[in-house]
Amino acid sequence: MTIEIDGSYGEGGGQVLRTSLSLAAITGEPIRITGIRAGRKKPGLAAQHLTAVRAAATICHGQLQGDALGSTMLEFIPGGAVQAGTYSFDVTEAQPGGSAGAITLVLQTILLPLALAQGDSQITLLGGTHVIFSPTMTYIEQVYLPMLRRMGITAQVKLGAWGWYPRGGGVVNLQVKGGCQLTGLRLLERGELKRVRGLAVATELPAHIPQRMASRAENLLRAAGLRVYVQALREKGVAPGAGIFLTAEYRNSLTGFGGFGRLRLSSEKVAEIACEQLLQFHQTGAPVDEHLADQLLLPAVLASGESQYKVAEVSTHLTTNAAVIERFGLGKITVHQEEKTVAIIGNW
Ligand SMILES: Nc1ncnc2c1ncn2[C@@H]1O[C@H](COP(=O)(O)OP(=O)(O)OP(=O)(O)O)[C@@H](O)[C@H]1O
Repeated sequence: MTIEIDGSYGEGGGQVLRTSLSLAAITGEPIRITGIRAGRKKPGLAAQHLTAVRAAATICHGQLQGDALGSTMLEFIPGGAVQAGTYSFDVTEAQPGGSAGAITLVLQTILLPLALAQGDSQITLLGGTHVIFSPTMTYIEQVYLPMLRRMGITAQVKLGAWGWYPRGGGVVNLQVKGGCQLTGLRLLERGELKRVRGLAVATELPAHIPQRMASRAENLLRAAGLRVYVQALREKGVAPGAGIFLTAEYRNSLTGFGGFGRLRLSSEKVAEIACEQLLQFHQTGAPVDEHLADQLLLPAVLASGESQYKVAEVSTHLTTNAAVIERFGLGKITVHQEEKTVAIIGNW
């Protein structure tokens, strides 16, 4: 029986779609989503979403209806078990002329289906690698994948080229080990901060930009008593772009924040934006940042054993994702708003 998903629910953003795609591919259940991204200024499928749709269908030989840019309705009938293999997905195929659609979000859509499939996979992803309002590839590499490794997922990413808004042009190679056995995660205490490591990067821009971002971030974080080292990097790229990406390593957990360069924003200000977010998180004492909080739900519900974690903030992304996952009847997710904890018991 087709599972009906209301894309306008809660956040009403792309995540409702991506979570539904992953779970349909994993369970083999057909889905029908209406009101896709109804909560956004420009509703319907954008390049990143359409690429995720096609990627999910490709790995399980699924059938699609409504897979077009701007579409607010999608039907997806998985064609059988997910097939490990060699794949390539490019957001510019969804949007001719180029797009900085976040390939990290395409990656998150297919990662679990491929990790649970039999056999290993190699995937090339082309598009935006460091795009605001989505996990950056640095976050995927230094935060998301290491946290998932603790739950039994083995995957690596290699950044081949940086892809910024608006041109994209980034390249990432992803390797996923199949046949994983997922185990639950218990993360209520983060432990002391070991260090903050950062990457200040610019493509096709002068070397003083990453250097200024790096030294501003180091000064600010050291003044706050944190142990920090930021590497300044100048890289080649298809277009100019700059940003700083900070990863905080606590004894029991990881988190990451970024700042993006843009015209008329000083390098120092970009660094300050990233540092402010990190210091704000540091003060909460929580082990799991607001973003990882919603991203951990999917592996947790598919794991054997209970998961429980404490989050810095209960976002609507978290509660929306919990509701979407529960539509598939895969387990029970309880979000305690006051204690800021999440408990997940899967039955898959
Ligand atoms: N700075 C960040 N670091 C890590 N993850 C992030 C960050 N910003 C956003 N995310 C994650 O990116 C995802 C964004 O989901 P969202 O539903 O907003 O969809 P979208 O497809 O990006 O686009 P739209 O919001 O336009 O529909 C969420 O999982 C969120 O936690």
